Amino acid sequence: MTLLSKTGPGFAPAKINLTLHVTGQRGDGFHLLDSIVAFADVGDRLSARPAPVPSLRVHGPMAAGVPEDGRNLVLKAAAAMGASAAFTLEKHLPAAAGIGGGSSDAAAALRLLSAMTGQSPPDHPEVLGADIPVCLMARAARMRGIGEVLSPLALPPLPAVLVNPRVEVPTGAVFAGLARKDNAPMPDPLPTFDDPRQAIAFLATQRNDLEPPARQAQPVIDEVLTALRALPGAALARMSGSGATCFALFERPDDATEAARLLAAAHTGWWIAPTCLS
Ligand SMILES: C[C@](O)(CO)[C@H](O)COP(=O)(O)OP(=O)(O)OC[C@H]1O[C@@H](n2ccc(N)nc2=O)[C@H](O)[C@@H]1O
Ligand SMILES: Nc1ncnc2c1ncn2[C@@H]1O[C@H](COP(=O)(O)OP(=O)(O)OP(=O)(O)O)[C@@H](O)[C@H]1O
Repeated sequence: MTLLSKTGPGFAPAKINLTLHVTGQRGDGFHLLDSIVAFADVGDRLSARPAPVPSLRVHGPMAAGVPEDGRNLVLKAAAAMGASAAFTLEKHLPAAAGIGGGSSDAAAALRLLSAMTGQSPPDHPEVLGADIPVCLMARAARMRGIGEVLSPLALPPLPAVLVNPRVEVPTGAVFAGLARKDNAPMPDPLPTFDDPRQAIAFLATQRNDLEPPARQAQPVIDEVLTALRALPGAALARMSGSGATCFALFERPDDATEAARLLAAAHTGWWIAPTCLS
């Protein structure tokens, strides 16, 4: 299990798609989305110090396989700002996991460089990655367009357990496996939620359209969803983003903590994090 406190511009929280409706496709192949996005209190930590040449060192429990060269979104973000720094990334989130690990790291790099240089972040961060605009905002939002159209959303804090079965799922391949690309959007405006129970009741009527193609590519996602749904107090279980990370929502934080403990004892190979989404 992993637990971090949520503070500072270098904190790169996990992004969770509580809903993810695919409503169309642009001429360039990118898909139009309608998604409720929330952020966890688990995440990576990025630090930066001024340096004449950009560099990156990656360490931490999920560092294995994460590139330290120009392929890393942190260095791509620095190049997009035309700024330089020596970065250190403490990696806690699994990669290619549907929780925007790389995107959240890139957003943290933009925030840190902005504070360091006084420059604003780029006007179109979605060019670097569709999840980067919402990760730059790092608070609950309704996300539309390909990820660049954002409206802040008031969500009650939602106790949750995140689970990744440690299989990587490439985002592009999951979009390519969609049977339909013109699915219904969410209602507009969205309802307001006074407490977790109301929010969960609404979310249960919505969808993640990427779940069927991701489950087909990685059947272990079915196993994760079944295990989450069997946990005491779990009110809703669903996949985030293009997978394979899934989440269960609870009405009480203590239930999420206990559920994570039970699950970690039964599935030692899975990445499991109790958290609160907001
Ligand atoms: C699935 C989500 O995580 C939901 O929040 C995002 O839409 C994906 O965001 P991301 O990982 O930052 O995605 P990008 O790195 O920009 O794109 C990876 C690939 O996913 C596909 N892609 C991504 C976003 C989008 N709106 N439509 C797409 O079709 C494209 O094939 C693209 O080549
Ligand atoms: N800072 C980074 N952390 C992890 N992976 C990175 C990073 N920068 C680049 N990558 C590369 O990006 C790939 C996708 O990782 P990432 O964690 O961004 O995906 P994801 O969680 O599925 O994102 P999303 O939820 O936006 O679809 C990895 O396989 C890795 O090679």
